[in-house]
Amino acid sequence: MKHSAPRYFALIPAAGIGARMASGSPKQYLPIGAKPMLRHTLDAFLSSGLIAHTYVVVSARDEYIDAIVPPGAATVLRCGGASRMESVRNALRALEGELHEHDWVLVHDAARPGLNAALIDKLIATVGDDPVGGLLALPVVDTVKRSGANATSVSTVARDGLWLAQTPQMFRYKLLCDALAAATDASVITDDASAVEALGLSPKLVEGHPRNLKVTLPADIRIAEMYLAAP
Ligand SMILES: Nc1ccn([C@@H]2O[C@H](COP(=O)(O)OP(=O)(O)OP(=O)(O)O)[C@@H](O)[C@H]2O)c(=O)n1
Ligand SMILES: C[C@](O)(CO)[C@H](O)COP(=O)(O)O
Repeated sequence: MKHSAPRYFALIPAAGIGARMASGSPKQYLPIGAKPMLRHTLDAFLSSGLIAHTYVVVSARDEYIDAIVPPGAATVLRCGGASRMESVRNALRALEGELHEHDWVLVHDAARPGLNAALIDKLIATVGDDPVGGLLALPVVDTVKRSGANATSVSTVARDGLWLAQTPQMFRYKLLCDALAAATDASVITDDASAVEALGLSPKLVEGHPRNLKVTLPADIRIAEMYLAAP
């Protein structure tokens, strides 16, 4: 049976409040160099020749997004939820009928503006037609401690086989819908891959890059600026 060419769609959860950033506006709209953080993230997908279309999930009351997304560059879904998991799940439901079950969905944090077309293309090429999917991640290079009371180190966690998950995390539309539909606890399902793992499946780990850090704390802004200033 002739298989049609795979289609790849980006889904950017951008409905958070950035509490840990403690800034006056949601962190995804803070400037990183000359552009707002979310615009850097969006531009990464627009610069990849492999992405058919990009969707951005924001809260229903978002008052910033319309000034960020150029007309026609992406589709804004005003269905953000109380957690990242719910925002992604709401968006997937909103796309029912628009995406086919075998379409690939690359879910990527708005808060990771250092993504570039090379990393997107590497993830897509490495995952290929894997029956599950995959995600960018970084192998742990530091010694990992388990803390006890009063910020003391009570043990060292063996780091071999430990990776720090990044995004995009890419799965076929139906699998991702089914995984998130089965997910119950947003405090446990903090990324899309964990919902897929809960089905007993093992997504591919594809080495990402430190430039693809999640901008979470105030000090992360400068780091992101340094990566985004370099060609
Ligand atoms: N209800 C939520 C919470 C988070 N996100 C998005 O998920 C990504 C990763 O989440 P995180 O870095 O935790 O962002 P915030 O939740 O905004 O940060 P904080 O936890 O500090 O409030 C971000 O792009 C964020 O906008 C979302 O779409 N909907
Ligand atoms: C999805 C993620 O970026 C993978 O590391 C991470 O789980 C997001 O966590 P957050 O607490 O929503 O920032």
